Amino acid sequence: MNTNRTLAELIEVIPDAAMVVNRNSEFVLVNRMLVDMFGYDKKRELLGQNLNMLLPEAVRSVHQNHVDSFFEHGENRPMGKGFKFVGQHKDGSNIYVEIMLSHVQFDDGPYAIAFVRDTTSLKLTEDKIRRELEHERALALTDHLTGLANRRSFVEELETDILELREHGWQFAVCFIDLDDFKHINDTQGHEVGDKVLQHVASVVKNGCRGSDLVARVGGDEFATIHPGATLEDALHVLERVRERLMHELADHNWPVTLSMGVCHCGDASMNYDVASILRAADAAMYQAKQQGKNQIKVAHVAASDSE
Ligand SMILES: Nc1nc2c(ncn2[C@@H]2O[C@H](COP(=O)(O)OP(=O)(O)OP(=O)(O)O)[C@@H](O)[C@H]2O)c(=O)[nH]1
Repeated sequence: MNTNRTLAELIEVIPDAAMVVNRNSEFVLVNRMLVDMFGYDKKRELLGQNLNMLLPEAVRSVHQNHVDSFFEHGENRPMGKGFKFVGQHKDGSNIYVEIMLSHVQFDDGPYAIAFVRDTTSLKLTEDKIRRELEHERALALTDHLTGLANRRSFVEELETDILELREHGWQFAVCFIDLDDFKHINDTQGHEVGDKVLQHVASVVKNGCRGSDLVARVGGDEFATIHPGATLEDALHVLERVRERLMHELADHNWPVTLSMGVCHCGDASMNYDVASILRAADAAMYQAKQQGKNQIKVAHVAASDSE
């Protein structure tokens, strides 16, 4: 029996693209489906050539190492447990493939036979679904009016910061911000102007904070910030600057709105901080700022009864 010929006939009738290569990665046999899959016309364009021609430039130099190690001690890779690979079509585009690999022994030595499945459309569909999920998640965590993080995102970040303080002693400060007399803007200048004020406040608070700080809109005219790594003084310095800047800018726009802020600092890793106790403390401080005349910052301490 002429084994090569029998194999050549066999790989023409199977439903996958297939190739047989020698130790030097040269094509010894290829079927029609493989030729078509990679955009070639004739089998002879591939036969005798190095299989690198079906790979993107970037991986060519290392591919012979994979072939060598397969010939040395590689195990067969059956259907469903194959390698995922990026191939290169003749037109230069990428083809995502799964490759099932097997050793095959001919009279003149060992060869490898590979069955190749085009998984490009599956990969593109998976990528699209992943992008859509990421987009959905980003939307679910974003405040639509201002583009800031929303309350849910703020709470998630706060939970992370509480954990980091507990595990690594990484301090942070939290601030609650409520606009003063904002209702008056809506009532006298209209809701659309009110929206503009909220957007302006959002951008000034965001620009006034450090890049690593989180700025969120957590309610109608309520914002909140988290300042990871900050001392109380650091946070107060940033927030005082934001308060002053906004007071002047909003007045310049004829928007008589100011900010009341409540800040609390979490820096004791032995304290049993939780989201609720921190929010309560910051909210209480903000309330105190309102009661004592608005347009100011008050500091609160998280209740001692929350400590372990
Ligand atoms: N334009 C606009 N207004 C909003 C939005 N969400 C909430 N509001 C309004 O924000 C106002 C918030 O109410 P308050 O906090 O009681 O009003 P305030 O005048 O700031 O009162 P103080 O906080 O005591 O100074 C209400 O009039 C809401 O209708 C929004 O997305 N756009």
